[in-house]
Amino acid sequence: MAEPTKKLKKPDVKIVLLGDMNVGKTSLLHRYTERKFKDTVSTVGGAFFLKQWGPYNISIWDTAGREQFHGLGSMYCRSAAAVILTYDTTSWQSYVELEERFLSLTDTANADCIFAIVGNKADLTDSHAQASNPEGEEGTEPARLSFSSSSLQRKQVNKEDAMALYRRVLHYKGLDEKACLPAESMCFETSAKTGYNVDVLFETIFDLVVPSILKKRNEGESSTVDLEAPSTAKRTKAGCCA
Ligand SMILES: Nc1nc2c(ncn2[C@@H]2O[C@H](COP(=O)(O)OP(=O)(O)OP(=O)(O)O)[C@@H](O)[C@H]2O)c(=O)[nH]1
Ligand SMILES: [Mg+2]
Repeated sequence: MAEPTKKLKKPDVKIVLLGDMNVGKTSLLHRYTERKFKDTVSTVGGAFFLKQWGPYNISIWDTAGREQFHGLGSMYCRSAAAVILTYDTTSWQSYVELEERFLSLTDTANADCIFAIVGNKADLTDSHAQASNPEGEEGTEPARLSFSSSSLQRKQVNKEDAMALYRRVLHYKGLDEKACLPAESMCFETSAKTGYNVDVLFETIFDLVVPSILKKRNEGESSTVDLEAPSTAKRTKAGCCA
């Protein structure tokens, strides 16, 4: 006999990748979801990936960095629980653009939206990132990466710059730095090419948005219709008033 149809899973929460064209947003998402670095074409509009994280469904939105799609950005950010502001560590301009062009798009995000600042392409500037070999990767063992120090490029944006931007983002949002997640833990340098720090980035954010999901559920705003959701959800973090 046929099993009862399981209803479609609905995202519990939304995470958005923002940043200039060519910084590697799509590549980061590919690396995380497909464990690969593969050719990309510049994103048109936006696309999302649904990630199951424990009993929760998280949508990760990849947006287009190209100026012509700029108008769509605030739509993608609507009700976002986390925004990943991405720059290219070899491009100062991509860092500047985050504040000049992308930050205002986050006005439509949740009031308690979490921000991460991500400097991608660390493999181009950092020998450690070049040699990184994420677990379970096929075809990316260090021997095949065959980089030499001569392939390193000048790093244009340092972690300190990223941390300074993080503080300015909090200021822009009218948030008290002391009450927010610290800059050191919310600024990441990554390489979609080698996988360096990519899992850490996404999974840190997944853990951080769980309270936002639980809060939403407690407020009864929306509940998923996922028939598979186990009853052992991490409710301990919710501080719910059972
Ligand atoms: N060396 C290196 N190259 C990267 C890395 N990430 C992305 N790239 C390259 O950078 C280029 C742009 O990558 P995408 O992922 O398409 O960039 P994007 O931010 O999605 O760009 P838009 O969709 O136009 O906004 C591609 O040629 C990638 O192969 C990385 O970590 N290291
Ligand atoms: Mg893209």
